[in-house]
Amino acid sequence: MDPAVDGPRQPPARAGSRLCTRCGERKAALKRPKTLEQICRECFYIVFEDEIHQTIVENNLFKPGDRVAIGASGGKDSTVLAYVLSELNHRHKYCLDLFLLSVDEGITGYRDDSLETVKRNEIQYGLPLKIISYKDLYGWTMDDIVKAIGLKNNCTFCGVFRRQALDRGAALLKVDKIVTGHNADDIAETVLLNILRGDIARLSRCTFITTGEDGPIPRCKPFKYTYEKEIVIYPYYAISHIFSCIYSPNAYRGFAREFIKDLERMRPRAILDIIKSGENFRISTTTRMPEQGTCERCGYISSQKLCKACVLLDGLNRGLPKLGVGRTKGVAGGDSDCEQQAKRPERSRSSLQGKHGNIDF
Ligand SMILES: Nc1ncnc2c1ncn2[C@@H]1O[C@H](COP(=O)(O)OP(=O)(O)OP(=O)(O)O)[C@@H](O)[C@H]1O
Repeated sequence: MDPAVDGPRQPPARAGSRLCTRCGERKAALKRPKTLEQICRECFYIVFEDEIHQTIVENNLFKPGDRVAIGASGGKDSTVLAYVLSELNHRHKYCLDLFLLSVDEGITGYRDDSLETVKRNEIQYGLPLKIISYKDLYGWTMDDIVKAIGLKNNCTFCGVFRRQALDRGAALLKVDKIVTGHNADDIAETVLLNILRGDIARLSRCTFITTGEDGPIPRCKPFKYTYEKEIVIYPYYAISHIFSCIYSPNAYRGFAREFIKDLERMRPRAILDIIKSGENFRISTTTRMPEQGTCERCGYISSQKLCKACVLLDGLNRGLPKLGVGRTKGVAGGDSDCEQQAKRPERSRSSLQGKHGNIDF
């Protein structure tokens, strides 16, 4: 990776002067967040990449010849994913055709900057890039939408539109799969949120490593078991700037995230435990689940006559932007508010802005 991108970052937590517990030869350079092992940098890279390779192999995420679009936001997760996946593809001969797929939501001062990172990655990693914009797809940028609806509910639009935009971009690229940079922390947060909301439909699928096999294009999460803290350490010398969306507020998801971070501090395994709990939930057979159909207007998957994106778009075009915002029972992608997207309020002021994110595939 190119060491000279974007500016300084915090160094990873230092280990003492002990030897690496893996190789027993080099000095330990860091304490691995997931296991608290004291290891050297070389062993950290090896174990980090090997675990992702194991996840890919054990879950049969790909087959030789697959065309795979990497959802590339320019943020740390998807940037590391693009790099690691292209490395593993060469090293282990997955025989994948990889592409970068970016959605330009039209957020001045955020996405325009992060897309510059993706454009650099296109060159650095030699992966073809496709950018698809809300403006072209829907006639609205997020800047326009925020002007119409304000900050409070804008994440609902962004999450619903992005999900569909990724599918549409993937269809243009004729790929077999989309991969995203959702990590173990994201998944644990989503398990908790779905419990807190009583959203059984989402709870039952939010821990799946591959989703949407009944939809247009399956999506998978190779970082399902990868800790965010390790994703941050991994490219220490390579990817330096973390982009934060200027529109996403400090909402409900942020509290789930803080809670998980507190648990992780006391017991690093907590993240994996929450994911495991989510995986082991069994939905009662008497619980009514939404039935999947297609939108009458655009043909996209929907459990209602019109998909959520069409309902939201209708509201915007009719000058009634609040139409369709809020929880609509059974509506596909019907997030009740910004929480599903607004993430990562940290304690420091600089990171109080959350980020986009919709893990509901
Ligand atoms: N604008 C976008 N274009 C393409 N893919 C996206 C976009 N936004 C998000 N994604 C995909 O969804 C994943 C989760 O997005 P989220 O907004 O939660 O950010 P994140 O967890 O901080 O990830 P990242 O650091 O990659 O932005 C990303 O890793 C990426 O794969």
